[in-house]
Amino acid sequence: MLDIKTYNMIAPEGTAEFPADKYTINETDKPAALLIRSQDMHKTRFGTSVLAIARAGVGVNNIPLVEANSNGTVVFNTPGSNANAVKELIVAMLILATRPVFSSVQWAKKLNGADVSLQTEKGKNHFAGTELQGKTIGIIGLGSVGSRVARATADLGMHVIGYDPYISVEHAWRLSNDIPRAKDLSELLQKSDYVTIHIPYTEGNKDLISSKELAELKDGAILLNYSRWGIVNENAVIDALDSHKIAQYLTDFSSEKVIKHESTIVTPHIGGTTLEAEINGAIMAAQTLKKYLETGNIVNSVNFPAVEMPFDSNFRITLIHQNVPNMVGRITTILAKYDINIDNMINRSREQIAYTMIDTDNISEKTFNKLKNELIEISEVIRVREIRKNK
Ligand SMILES: NC(=O)C1=CN([C@@H]2O[C@H](COP(=O)(O)OP(=O)(O)OC[C@H]3O[C@@H](n4cnc5c(N)ncnc54)[C@H](O)[C@@H]3O)[C@@H](O)[C@H]2O)C=CC1
Ligand SMILES: O=C(O)C(=O)COP(=O)(O)O
Repeated sequence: MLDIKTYNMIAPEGTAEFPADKYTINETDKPAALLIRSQDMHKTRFGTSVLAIARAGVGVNNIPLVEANSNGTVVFNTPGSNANAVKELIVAMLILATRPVFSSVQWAKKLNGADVSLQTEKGKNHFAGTELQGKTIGIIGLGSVGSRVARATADLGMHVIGYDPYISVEHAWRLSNDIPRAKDLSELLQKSDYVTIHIPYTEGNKDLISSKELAELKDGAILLNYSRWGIVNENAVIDALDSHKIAQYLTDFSSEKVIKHESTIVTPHIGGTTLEAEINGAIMAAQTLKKYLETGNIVNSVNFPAVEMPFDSNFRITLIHQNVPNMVGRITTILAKYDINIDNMINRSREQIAYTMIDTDNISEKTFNKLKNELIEISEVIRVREIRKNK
């Protein structure tokens, strides 16, 4: 039995992917894997029993990847699972930034009497808004969310300009040829009435939008951050609002200062919080974990290489090791000592980490344990695992 520990609200459709004859959920203190959302794993220790962590969602800045690597823990996310949910919220927030929906509703709620309809007709002049059509929106990051926001806002009649120097081939294909790309961030900032950010939080993206970048925006521009706290420098954005350099800041990431400011609209990190996105993410994360636990194959990992090999033999040995020369030679030399005949083998690497899978015929538990002890003695080997077919 393998135990899966969950954190946060994981849709039951996800945990239902783990059959009860092979898995338990939240039953031991030595789980084989974790299924999480935004749980801060920098503060939540995970032990060496944890073979994998699946993040139902996209951002993985809540997971210590260096520690995961040295522990031999594969970290997965679920690309695109909640992108439509974020896109729809962005459309809503753009409209809320432009039309006085909240204030007009609050005003109308207070009306009394038989002539409320007359009162609304008289009062509506106080609630004139502006339109999105014809305005320019700059989209920083053209991945799963950004590319969808580009399409949706172009459909609203906005002029769209994008910036993503690291765009993947897959996302570039999804993006319409009509969407012009800024040559650099400055060009995007200078041309946009609205700027929306859809990039991961990384060391390199910390404070990407700070005083210098805010100064480049058009006067009265509107900034949206549905990516992460820390990508926009909070003090700089408050200064830009106070000086009326920018008109509004809309964000999913709060602090008291930001919430209390009169020119902000703060949502409580609900970008990916729809029934559909939660189910998508939980199922995708669970399926990815199951695949890894049952076959060793790796898809959608953020710290390990993608590795897939059909599991046609009876026994599979997986090794996580440092990416240094001659590891395969050293590993196969030890296997040869045990007279193990290799049916199939794959070795892939990503930065400092490498992963090797070796398929062979059944090996007894006793022989495998001896073999494992010898393999783990190679100082660069981090983890050795056995997978028996259909177990
Ligand atoms: N508010 C919420 O609930 C949610 C927030 N997010 C946040 O949004 C981020 C983006 O999500 P996805 O689009 O699904 O991820 P994605 O990985 O599909 O796309 C991110 C894009 O950002 C680009 N990028 C990275 N650094 C950049 C930079 N400095 N300038 C311009 N482009 C840059 C990458 O090349 C990539 O194309 C996530 O990492 C997460 O932090 C995602 C989903 C829900
Ligand atoms: O997918 C992401 O990056 C998100 O920010 C969504 O976070 P959540 O799963 O709603 O806690």
